[in-house]
Amino acid sequence: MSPGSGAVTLDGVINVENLSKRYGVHAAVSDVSFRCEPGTVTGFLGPNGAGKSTTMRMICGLTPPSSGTSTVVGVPYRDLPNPGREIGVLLDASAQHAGRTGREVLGLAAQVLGVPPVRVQEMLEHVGLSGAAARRRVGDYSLGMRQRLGLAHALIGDPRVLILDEPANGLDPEGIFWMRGVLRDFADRGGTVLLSSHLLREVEAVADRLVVISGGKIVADGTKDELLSNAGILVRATDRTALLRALAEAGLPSTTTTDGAQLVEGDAEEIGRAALTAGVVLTELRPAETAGLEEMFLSLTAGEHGANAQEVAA
Ligand SMILES: Nc1ncnc2c1ncn2[C@@H]1O[C@H](COP(=O)(O)OP(=O)(O)OP(=O)(O)O)[C@@H](O)[C@H]1O
Repeated sequence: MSPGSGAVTLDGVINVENLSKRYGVHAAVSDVSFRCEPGTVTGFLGPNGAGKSTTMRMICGLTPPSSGTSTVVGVPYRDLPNPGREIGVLLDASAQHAGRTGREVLGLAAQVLGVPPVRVQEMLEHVGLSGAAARRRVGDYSLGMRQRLGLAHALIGDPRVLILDEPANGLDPEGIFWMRGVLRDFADRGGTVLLSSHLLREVEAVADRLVVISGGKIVADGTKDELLSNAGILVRATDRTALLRALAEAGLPSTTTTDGAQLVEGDAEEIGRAALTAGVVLTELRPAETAGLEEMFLSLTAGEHGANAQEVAA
């Protein structure tokens, strides 16, 4: 039974162990390990070229790894007799046959997977493509409509696990909000979701757990709360120069955020005392939260992908 059937199962784990992929001398993915549990949404975050798609393609048996293993629902993807009934995959929304209508694409998938034809109309309605949209050729769809169709295609087999590569690409803000709701609901009914994005804001509202990849390597992995607890304290003062001096004198390391606040390693009381001692007037003193996550991603994904890393937090 799957989330779509209303019952909760606990065996929909995605397990990735030491996956690596080399293209010639180029290491696209290096020693990547993580685990996704039923009932959770895992956001797989990283700038363009970080290795997200390659990792997901390896999990789905489309790219052979140079080393390492991955299993979904306990077995390698390629060993599943009818994978679409266990795992819904959306890796490339443009991969659907451009000459077929949305309804035909789903009709064919229903036949291949052996699910009742009634699922086609259900899925079209679920993703907002019923009516005239279902009769249009996929070649005439916008990218957002293709993503919706791709999600319907991933869901039609009533799977326990969803693996989605950049599913929000091409969706408008309302579409992104809608997709979050679909994924949250899927996970809340016991499903496992792994979705990638290069934009923190796209996934942070829906993900329970974040796995951050940069330059082919995992640079952070934890729940949002775990990652936030390392995110520091955000501080502003009327006199920034005096604040910097006070922090330095108190031995509290800090960095300047993109909007001019100081992100400080230390607790709020220590920082408040340092400011009081130096006679600095604070205008803000709070856990960094989202701002801290953004700064953390920027610093974690900087370096060889520095230019692209800016996009992660955009
Ligand atoms: N078939 C291939 N042959 C050679 N290099 C490849 C191949 N596929 C991917 N790469 C390289 O591997 C690295 C990781 O690419 P990948 O597509 O996995 O990144 P990504 O995080 O999904 O980024 P994007 O969001 O831009 O797709 C990149 O440097 C890319 O150029």
